Amino acid sequence: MSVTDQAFVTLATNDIYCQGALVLGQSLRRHRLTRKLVVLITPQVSSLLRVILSKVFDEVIEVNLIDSADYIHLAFLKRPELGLTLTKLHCWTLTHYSKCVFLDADTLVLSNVDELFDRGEFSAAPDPGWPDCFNSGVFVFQPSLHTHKLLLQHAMEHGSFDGADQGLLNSFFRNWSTADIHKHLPFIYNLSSNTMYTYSPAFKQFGSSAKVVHFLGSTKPWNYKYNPQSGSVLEQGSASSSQHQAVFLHLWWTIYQNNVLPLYKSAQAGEAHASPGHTLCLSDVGALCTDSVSGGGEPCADSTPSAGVLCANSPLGSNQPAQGLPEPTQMVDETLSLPEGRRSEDVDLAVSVSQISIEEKVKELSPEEERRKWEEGRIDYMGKDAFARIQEKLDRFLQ
Ligand SMILES: O=c1ccn([C@@H]2O[C@H](COP(=O)(O)OP(=O)(O)O[C@H]3O[C@H](CO)[C@@H](O)[C@H](O)[C@H]3O)[C@@H](O)[C@H]2O)c(=O)[nH]1
Ligand SMILES: [Mn+2]
Repeated sequence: MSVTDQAFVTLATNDIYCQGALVLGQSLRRHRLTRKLVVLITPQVSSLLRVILSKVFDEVIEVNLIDSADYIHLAFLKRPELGLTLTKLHCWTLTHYSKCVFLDADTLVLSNVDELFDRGEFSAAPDPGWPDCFNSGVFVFQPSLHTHKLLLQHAMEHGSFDGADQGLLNSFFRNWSTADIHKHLPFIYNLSSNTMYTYSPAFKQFGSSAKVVHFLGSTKPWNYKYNPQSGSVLEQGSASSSQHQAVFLHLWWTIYQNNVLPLYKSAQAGEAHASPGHTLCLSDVGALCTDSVSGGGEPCADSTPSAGVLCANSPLGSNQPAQGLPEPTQMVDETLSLPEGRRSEDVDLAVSVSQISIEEKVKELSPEEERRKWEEGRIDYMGKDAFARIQEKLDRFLQ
């Protein structure tokens, strides 16, 4: 049964978070999707990512705070730190849906969660850090311009006690923890992947019924690297994962490899026929390597990974080729990387036999590009265009 006036909604304000949104969207599609899929984006999202998102999501909706109604504009100018927060609140403007479930772009759905639509506004699961507050990574809401306006007014008048949407939503829906137990979603609908170990017997007892995992916190799945051959997630810098978290990270990366990477390939090849949810099959790295080695188009002479590829599969931390196999000389990383033309615009997506990594590109804009961004209203309030930075520049100039 398909319900067209209800939707799962997520948000991605840049190409990096788009990677999370894509994995989330594909994870929802894996479990008998009966609702629409919507992603809210902001102007920063590149055109390539928009094309790719449109293959997974039924609707890719750009929200632009600056162009919105006056009351948003005002709130935004007075309280630039509320920028991202206000973006999430845009989900209340999706009034062509009667009810929606919002999911952060860093969540992953493990099974069908249609029963969430039986709940009313405002339903959410407790925050693991302060269970009298809800976590705003998964919530059920009812789009309404009236509610949206009240939320923005609330933001303007009271700000947010954590400077972000979770604080704001908790003070707006402040009787959540006491008024109606039906609005308390069970923790399995928003299982924080990195904090559950504080009560490990509970995780042992209930963890297997988890339905939505949330990679809450500063280290996201896309901050790790992945070895597609061994299926291991490589730790990055100080990031380390425990055993349970590793299972979810592995799942995230498997979906990324099998259901997201192929979309890049087809988008780059201009294969516009892919309908939402349709994924082209490029799940084996062998195909990736063949394609880039041959320049594309040529079928793989041997679709099973060559000895060289198998060598690249050696366990992490070991650079030794596997016993009895030749040195992986012909299979060095650069031959297997996605060709230049297959790179996303604002993310550095490096795909090789032994490693997939997603990194943010640090782009230096030319002064003309900077000016155009300003004129288009794409102002980096939190970063280099923040008032404090501008003040610094003025001070330097005046000295
Ligand atoms: O640069 C960004 C940052 C965030 N988001 C979106 O906003 C969500 C929330 O940000 P996230 O980095 O996931 O925050 P959390 O680590 O989950 O931290 C908590 O705190 C946030 C701020 O209150 C809440 O939004 C989260 O739901 C809550 O779990 C993301 O999932 C995205 O959908 C972007 O699109 N771009
Ligand atoms: Mn989150």
